[in-house]
Amino acid sequence: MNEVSPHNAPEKLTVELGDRRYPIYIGEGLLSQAGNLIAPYAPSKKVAIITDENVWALHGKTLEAALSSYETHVCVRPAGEAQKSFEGLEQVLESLFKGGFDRSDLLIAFGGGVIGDLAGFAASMFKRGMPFVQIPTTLLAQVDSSVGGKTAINNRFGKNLVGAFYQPKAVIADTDVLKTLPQREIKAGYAEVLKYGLLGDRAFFDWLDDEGGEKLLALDNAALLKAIKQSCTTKARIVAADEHEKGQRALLNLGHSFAHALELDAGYDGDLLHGEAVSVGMEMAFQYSVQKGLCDNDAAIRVGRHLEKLSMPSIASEQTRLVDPKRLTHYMGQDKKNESGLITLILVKSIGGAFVQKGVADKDVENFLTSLTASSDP
Ligand SMILES: NC(=O)c1ccc[n+]([C@@H]2O[C@H](COP(=O)([O-])OP(=O)(O)OC[C@H]3O[C@@H](n4cnc5c(N)ncnc54)[C@H](O)[C@@H]3O)[C@@H](O)[C@H]2O)c1
Ligand SMILES: O=C(O)C(=O)C[C@@H](O)[C@H](O)[C@H](O)COP(=O)(O)O
Ligand SMILES: [Zn+2]
Repeated sequence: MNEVSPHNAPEKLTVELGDRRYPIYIGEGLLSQAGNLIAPYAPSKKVAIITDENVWALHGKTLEAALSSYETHVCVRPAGEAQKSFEGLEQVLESLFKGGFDRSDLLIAFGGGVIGDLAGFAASMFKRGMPFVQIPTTLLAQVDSSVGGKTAINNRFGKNLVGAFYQPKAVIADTDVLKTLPQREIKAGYAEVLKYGLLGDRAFFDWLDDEGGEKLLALDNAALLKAIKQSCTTKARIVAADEHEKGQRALLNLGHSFAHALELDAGYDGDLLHGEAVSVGMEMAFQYSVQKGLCDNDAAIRVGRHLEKLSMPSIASEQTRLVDPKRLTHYMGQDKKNESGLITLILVKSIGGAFVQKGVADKDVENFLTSLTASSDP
């Protein structure tokens, strides 16, 4: 049995959800301690690991060794957003039936946000629900998707439109596994880190803009730990206060109404990653707020400069995706936050000052998107 060694003791945060409260463990070398960390949630000692081909090839052996005292069944899916589909879901459920699982067994989602959302959704519906643990392996998943219990697949109407709120029993974030991430994926994850600064934490943004952003993109250990802890602390607080997004949880959607429309438009084939779309979407939220007189232009300029300095996707770099404002606006009409046929947007008063704006007319959004296109220049 692997012991949790004292010099390697993980940081522990808690998502305070009463009798469904759960820990988030963050630290180096945690994958090899997974056997001990999941033990309270796997009394039957039978575990289903849902993962993707890249993660399994790079880190599967470490997890298998850590779980040597368990009976493990592995379901390896192709990598990529296309797995968040009815077909991907059916394949995961099939693997659970074939493995003879029941509700006393544990499912482990071992991968990025795609695997977390897909496997979490499968766990929520398998025999009406089996327990699951998140072992996130991307920066995006460690700072955001593994926490909070949003699980979903996409369909032709849009992102995450079929899903459930279903909380994991624990989250185990091993920062060592991030060392194998391609730079493009690190940047995609960085967008969600930046989101926490922009939505409610000016000091965190200042740190990111000053030195934290560059250090994170270089996977500096101390910066990584700080950013994951800070992001998860904010997310855990918001989720504990508003698990089902009746109010303040919607702030975690900053930039996402625009982002999800861009993703649907691009197709879920890897052309535009979720985090890349969020990067552009957050800049749009700032610019929209400026156009409506809600936010000072200096704030939007500062956000734009930050994205440019780190070579992050931006309105300027993604101009070719903005050529059809009417279609993008139509896609935004399906967003889950909308009410009574009107769009809900997360807007900003300042850096760190996001708020929920309901009742936005389609035409306002379309006019705004039109104003961003190169063809609207005088
Ligand atoms: N549920 C939520 O709250 C929430 C929050 C944010 C995003 N999301 C969802 O998360 C998804 C995006 O997640 P993602 O960015 O992690 O993408 P992903 O899961 O597709 O992973 C990105 C890529 O990195 C590879 N990979 C994963 N871990 C690796 C590692 N350690 N080393 C090398 N390669 C590795 C994967 O195989 C994949 O090719 C989107 O579907 C988005 O909608 C959900
Ligand atoms: O956890 C949340 O709440 C979020 O909004 C986090 C987002 O980063 C994430 O992309 C989420 O999946 C989007 O939620 P959705 O409800 O707009 O599908
Ligand atoms: Zn997101």
